[in-house]
Amino acid sequence: MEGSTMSAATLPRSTPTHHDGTVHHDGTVVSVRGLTKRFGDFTAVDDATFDLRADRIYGMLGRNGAGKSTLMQMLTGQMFPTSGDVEVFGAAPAENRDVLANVVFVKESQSYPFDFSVECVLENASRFLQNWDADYADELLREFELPRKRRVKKLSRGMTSALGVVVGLASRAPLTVFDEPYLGLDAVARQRFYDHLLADYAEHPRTVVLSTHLIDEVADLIEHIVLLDHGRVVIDETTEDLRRAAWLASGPATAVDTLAAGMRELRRETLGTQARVALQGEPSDEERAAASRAGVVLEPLPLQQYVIDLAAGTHGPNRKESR
Ligand SMILES: Nc1ncnc2c1ncn2[C@@H]1O[C@H](COP(=O)(O)OP(=O)(O)OP(=O)(O)O)[C@@H](O)[C@H]1O
Repeated sequence: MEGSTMSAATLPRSTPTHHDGTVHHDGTVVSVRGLTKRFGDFTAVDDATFDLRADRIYGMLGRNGAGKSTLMQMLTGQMFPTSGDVEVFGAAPAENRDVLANVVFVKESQSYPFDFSVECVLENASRFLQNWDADYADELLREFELPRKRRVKKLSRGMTSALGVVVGLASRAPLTVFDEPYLGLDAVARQRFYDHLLADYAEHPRTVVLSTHLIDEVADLIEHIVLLDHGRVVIDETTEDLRRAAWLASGPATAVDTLAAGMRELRRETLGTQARVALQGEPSDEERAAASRAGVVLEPLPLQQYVIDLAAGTHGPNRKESR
């Protein structure tokens, strides 16, 4: 499975999941309306409104301090909003056992009771999470080379991250939220996590939210992006649409300028008569053809760069409005 080229976009889509027991929904798993969280006079999440649909992998992206963790804590019932509404499977998640039995939230700084062994952590999780798969948890322990009997306090940082990943995956929770739990993992273990996530998601579709700074690393995994900037939702779009929304144009500056005239310029580098410009917007076929004849090379802006340029553009000097 390692090195798999499968991506979320190619996976089969199930119909909205109807789980046994209490959780039923019409395809909208999370509904957030005007959600706001203030700490004193500081607004960490500012009037957020969006939906998360069943059986999709979402990327929750944003710079440090953008409000991702705060938002995810409200989604998973760990924090009360100051104002606005959040519904998970049609109900407020906080202190709602039925909802929370179908939600797993794994974070980077996850702390487990120090005296618990690895297997004790898994046993505990299995008691709270309705769809827990013990066989899959065992398989994942072997895969991530986690010693069952070792106490949590004796685990390395990477092993602690791996334990979070095992809990998150084996829970098969209809709403699975990972708040950068894989930061402690090395590149090989991260790839293992991505591969497992995709393979298991194909067999057991669920709604997954991944928060990460490693955007290009997960770009093929995530189907939809919610981008936060200073607590506000600035992008809520499918990855496919986003890929068509931003371009890097390189070539003779005058020809690049002609193409850029109708688009929003995010960033510019010039060298003599040559320019390389990051642009937001969708050029028409005629504009593309004319640019190409004039020697302009047009390529999609990598997602990570787009997000960086957008965040800089929201607050930086180089802002130009357009279509
Ligand atoms: N309990 C709190 N009291 C006061 N301020 C807080 C509290 N929790 C979060 N904040 C502030 O809210 C803002 C958003 O924090 P949050 O942890 O949600 O950001 P983030 O996007 O997850 O950041 P990172 O990627 O660095 O983890 C930050 O400015 C943070 O300092």
